[in-house]
Amino acid sequence: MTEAVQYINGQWLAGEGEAFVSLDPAKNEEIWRGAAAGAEQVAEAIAAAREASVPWAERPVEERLAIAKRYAELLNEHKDSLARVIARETGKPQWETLTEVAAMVGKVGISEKAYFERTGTVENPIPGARAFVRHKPHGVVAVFGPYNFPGHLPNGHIVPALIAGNTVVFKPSELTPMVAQEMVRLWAQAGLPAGVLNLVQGEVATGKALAAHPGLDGLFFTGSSRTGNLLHSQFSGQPGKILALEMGGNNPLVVTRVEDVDAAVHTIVQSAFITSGQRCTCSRRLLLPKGEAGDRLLARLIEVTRAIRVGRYDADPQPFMGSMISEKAAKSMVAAQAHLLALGGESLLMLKQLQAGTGLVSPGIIDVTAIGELPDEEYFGPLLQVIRYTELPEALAIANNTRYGLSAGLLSDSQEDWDYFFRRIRAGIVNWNKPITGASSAAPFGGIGESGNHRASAYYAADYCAYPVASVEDDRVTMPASLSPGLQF
Ligand SMILES: NC(=O)C1=CN([C@@H]2O[C@H](COP(=O)(O)OP(=O)(O)OC[C@H]3O[C@@H](n4cnc5c(N)ncnc54)[C@H](O)[C@@H]3O)[C@@H](O)[C@H]2O)C=CC1
Ligand SMILES: O=C(O)CCC(=O)N[C@@H](CCC(=O)O)C(=O)O
Repeated sequence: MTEAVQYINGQWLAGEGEAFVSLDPAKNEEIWRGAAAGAEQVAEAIAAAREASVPWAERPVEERLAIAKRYAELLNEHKDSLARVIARETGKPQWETLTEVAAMVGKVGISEKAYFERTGTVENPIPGARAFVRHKPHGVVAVFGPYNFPGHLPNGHIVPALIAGNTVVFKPSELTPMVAQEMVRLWAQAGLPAGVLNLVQGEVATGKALAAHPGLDGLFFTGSSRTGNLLHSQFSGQPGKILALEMGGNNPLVVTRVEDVDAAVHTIVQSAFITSGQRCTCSRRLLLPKGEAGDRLLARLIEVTRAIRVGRYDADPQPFMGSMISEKAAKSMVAAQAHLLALGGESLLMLKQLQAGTGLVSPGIIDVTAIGELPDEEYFGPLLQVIRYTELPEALAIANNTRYGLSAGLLSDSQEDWDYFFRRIRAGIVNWNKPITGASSAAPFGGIGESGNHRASAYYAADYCAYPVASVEDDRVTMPASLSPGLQF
């Protein structure tokens, strides 16, 4: 195994750990093969990041920004090829992966603005001195990425971390190593000095070696609540290290009174089935009023969902839903549906694996109103659970009955309902008559409960990439106008 898939101290190196492969989940083909970074290589990456840390932090921010902007230009120049790599490795349709690359490009300008606005320098005049608030980078940080946005989401940590002057060791999802490699190649091409960004590829063992290394000053994670919780336990008792966790959700979408049924159905479909349901913001639970209006909307939702085109990422015409990340993920959704049916759910549209060996599945809708103890689980795929309710307060109680709190939405023509909903709902992203997916990078992005640890990302990522330093300064040391009692000069 000689493939140079690790990037440590400016060198592409072969891994020294276990071999692993990446599959095209829509075609069931191996598209990448490499060996994981061993624990020693992880340590070398951290040592390289440490070595590069002070020179990088001491460069003027304008120089760091110039490299980030060159990286954004390169992303733009390579947008078609990068979008194709993301599509091949994740199964997401190409129309969608092009939007992922566009978000990666946009991240640089947004992070520049956030850096100066949220962590810039402020001078406050005070009598006989000057008071400053400035910000400094933490040092060496690890970035962990998920598979569903293998470019955009780690990029959302890496870009602000580097602009703020941190150095980074990046551990991508083992399901998307090729995307990570392409990203890091573009950073290197943009002129990033050796050691500033290091890539350690591998499965869980590599992640564990990185997260457990005492040389880290911080860890920025986007992924499942299960892993995030493990990291949280692992970091307990280490208050000096910054930990930013972006995790899953069991996101509710509540419908009250809507005139335009098709518009509501479109918003539900965009919320529940985009990216084959593999967004942390996707709606998992749809709360519909009992009665004729709810029945009508549900019937139309089933009709439209049944007609959703599912297919390969490169199909022409393009599908709305591509493959899930793997056959394993597809089968886990079939199993989740079977579990909910066994608990008393009623299938309204069966989620089905469409082709053996692939992650291609059709979207499913299941009425779970009759289930007494509905599992509070994030089923990370295109399965929408419908719950019928009578009054809005009941819907709010159901919506908030989750350990998570990432995104939530209301579809309603009533301002009064929205005011009530906004006051009561507990989530970090709360939308009205808009999809609950597709959050803006120009806003904070994070959730409460088990969805995060109050370190919102996107626009607020600047906050966890630097710490504030308060200073009171004068050019010379001088005697005060009056002395404290008991002092004599
Ligand atoms: N809140 C947010 O911003 C987002 C959250 N997600 C969540 O991510 C999940 C899907 O992504 P996955 O890749 O399956 O997440 P995951 O938690 O399985 O993996 C994320 C990363 O952690 C690493 N890892 C796994 N176990 C580890 C361990 N014990 N120690 C150290 N590292 C470990 C993986 O190798 C990978 O690099 C969903 O639950 C989704 O809701 C996804 C996107 C956005
Ligand atoms: O991080 C940002 O720049 C904004 C957050 C974002 O892009 N969210 C996306 C994807 C998150 C996910 O569900 O995996 C979204 O809200 O659709």
